[in-house]
Amino acid sequence: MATTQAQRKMIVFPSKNELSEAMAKYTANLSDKFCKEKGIFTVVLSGGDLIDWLCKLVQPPYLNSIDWSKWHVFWVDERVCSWDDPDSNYKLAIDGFLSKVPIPNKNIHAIDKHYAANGNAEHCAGLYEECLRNLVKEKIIPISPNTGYPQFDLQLLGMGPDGHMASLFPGHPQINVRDKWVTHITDSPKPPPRRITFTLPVINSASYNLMAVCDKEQGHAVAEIMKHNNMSLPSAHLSAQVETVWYLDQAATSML
Ligand SMILES: O=C1O[C@H](COP(=O)(O)O)[C@@H](O)[C@H](O)[C@H]1O
Repeated sequence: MATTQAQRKMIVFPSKNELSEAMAKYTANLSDKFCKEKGIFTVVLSGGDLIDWLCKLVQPPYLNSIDWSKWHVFWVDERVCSWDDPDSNYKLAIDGFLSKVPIPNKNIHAIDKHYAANGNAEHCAGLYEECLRNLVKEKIIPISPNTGYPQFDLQLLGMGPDGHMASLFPGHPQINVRDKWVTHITDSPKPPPRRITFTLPVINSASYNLMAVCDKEQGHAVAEIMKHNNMSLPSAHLSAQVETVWYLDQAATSML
C-alpha cells in the first residue's frame, strides 16, 4: 500500500522480507541512475537494524549488477568509539554489508579511527566535516543549489522508538544546529552517549531519503508523525530535495 502526505511518501510492506527486497531495488535503481549521470553514487548509511535489511543488496541480481566501484559511502551518524567496538556503526556496516561488496576502500569515508578510539566527540565531528569539505573540493559531493549544504544522492535512514533519526534525539539541541554540517552529542539518551551526527539541513539536502522502519516498538512514533505530524520528534522533520520515502513493515503501522 502506498500513500503520500505533503512531503512524505509511505509504503507499507507485509514483512521485513518484502521491505528489504524493495529497498535493494530502490537503491540499485538510484545507483544505476547516478552512475550513468555522473559516474559517482554517494550513499549515506545509518546504523541499527537498517544494516540487516540491506541483506538483499549483497545477493543476486544486485550483487553482480551494481557498479560498486562508483560508490562512495558515508555515515549519517556514528558512535564515538573504536572501529572494532560492537557499538560502532562502521563495524556494523563492514561486518553486515560493506565486506561483502567490492567498494574501493578509499571510497569508504568513516569517522577518524584514532580520535574515535580516544572518545573525543567534538573533534571527531570537526574532522568528519573537514572530510566532507575536502570531498566537496574534489567534486565528489556537490553543494545543493537550493540549500547551500552538501547534497548526497541517497541516505538510508532508520528511526528509534523515541522518534530519533541519525543522532538527533527528541528534546536535545542538535536538531537546531544550522551552522555546521556535522555536530556532536555527549549525552545521548541511547547508549553510547558520545556520538557525531549530520545536522538536519545536511540530512534534508540529500536528493533521496529512504526511512526504513520495522517493528511494533516503533508504532507509536510512526503514528505521532504520520497522523499527528508531531514535530517534537526529529524524524518528523525529514525531507529531501527529490523524494522522501518511508518504508514500513505492517508491524510498524500498528497504531495508524
Ligand atoms: O542509535 C542509532 O539508532 C538509530 C535507529 O536504530 P534502530 O536500531 O532502532 O534501527 C539509527 O538509525 C542510528 O544510525 C543509530 O546510531
